Amino acid sequence: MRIAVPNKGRLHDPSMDLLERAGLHVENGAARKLYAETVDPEVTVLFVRAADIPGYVRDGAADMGITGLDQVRESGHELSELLDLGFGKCRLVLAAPEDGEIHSVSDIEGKTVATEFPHVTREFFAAREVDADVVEVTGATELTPHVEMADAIVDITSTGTTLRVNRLAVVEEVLASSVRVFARPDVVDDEKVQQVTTAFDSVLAADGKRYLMMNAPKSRLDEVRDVIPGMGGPTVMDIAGAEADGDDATVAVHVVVDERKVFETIGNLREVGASDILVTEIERLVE
Ligand SMILES: Nc1ncnc2c1ncn2[C@@H]1O[C@H](COP(=O)(O)OP(=O)(O)OP(=O)(O)O)[C@@H](O)[C@H]1O
Ligand SMILES: O=P(O)(O)OC[C@H]1O[C@H](OP(=O)(O)OP(=O)(O)O)[C@H](O)[C@@H]1O
Ligand SMILES: [Mg+2]
Repeated sequence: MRIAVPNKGRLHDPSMDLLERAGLHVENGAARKLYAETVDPEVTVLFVRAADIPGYVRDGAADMGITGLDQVRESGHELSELLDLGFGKCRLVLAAPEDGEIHSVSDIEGKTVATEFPHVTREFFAAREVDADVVEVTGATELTPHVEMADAIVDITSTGTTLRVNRLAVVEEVLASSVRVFARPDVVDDEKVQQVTTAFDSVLAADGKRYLMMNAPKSRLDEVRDVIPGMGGPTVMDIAGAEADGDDATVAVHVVVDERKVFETIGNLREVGASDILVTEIERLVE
């Protein structure tokens, strides 16, 4: 099974991090290498430009891919989305000079739009029944309205800084994007594809969660349960060697808690008699 991963740019590091956390350690993935083996002899990683990944998957050079939804849509290929990884969040927007005459999509009629995303852009205007002249550029799109190459652009924005410094304003959002894991429809049910998807999913599920372990008086277990937020009930275990019943009986309680709730929960747990509270990170959570 081959999985195509961005070879450089902002999506490379978080993608490698995901593979690592999912237990798919990449071996000898030195810089400039085009492919690498992983600890799973059946899984190979291909390093490909973000924009080329959907094509590699469609053509069978790879079975799965990790790249932005913008790139998947731009490719026009019918691919199956397996997971939204939640990073690489950005918006593809129609933008025009702040002080110009373009304020709505219909103002684009008969005008020229420069973009690195001609396919998505043409589809957008076709759906809105606006006739625009779409010209493809390969970078510095934000410059084109200032050098009379275009009247407006369709480009990526996240913080908005690039648009602002180039005195461009958003007219309308074309697509909200984030990084997705996808596969060719005919391999979606393959065991290895499923296994890797589950491993990625377990990393997402563990994100922002902490594992709490503590000792608690058996007699106050209901109160302990009451102060533990979310994620189903805690696991309660008798402690070997400790008194199993009676007023002094102590049990071990384990529970998964949202990291934002940990501080408050620890305070509450101590009030209901919990002690020896241990907080640890969770690498993966297979549900
Ligand atoms: N400013 C941004 N904030 C968040 N995500 C972004 C941003 N710019 C791009 N992305 C996402 O990252 C993907 C890859 O963009 P990146 O800039 O890393 O590579 P690239 O410029 O397309 O690569 P190359 O240098 O190979 O042409 C985009 O398709 C998009 O999904
Ligand atoms: O809203 P902002 O936070 O300013 O981000 C938007 C910019 O980020 C991307 O460029 P990138 O930095 O990837 O440069 P590139 O043109 O080399 O791809 C994108 O093409 C925009 O120009
Ligand atoms: Mg870029």
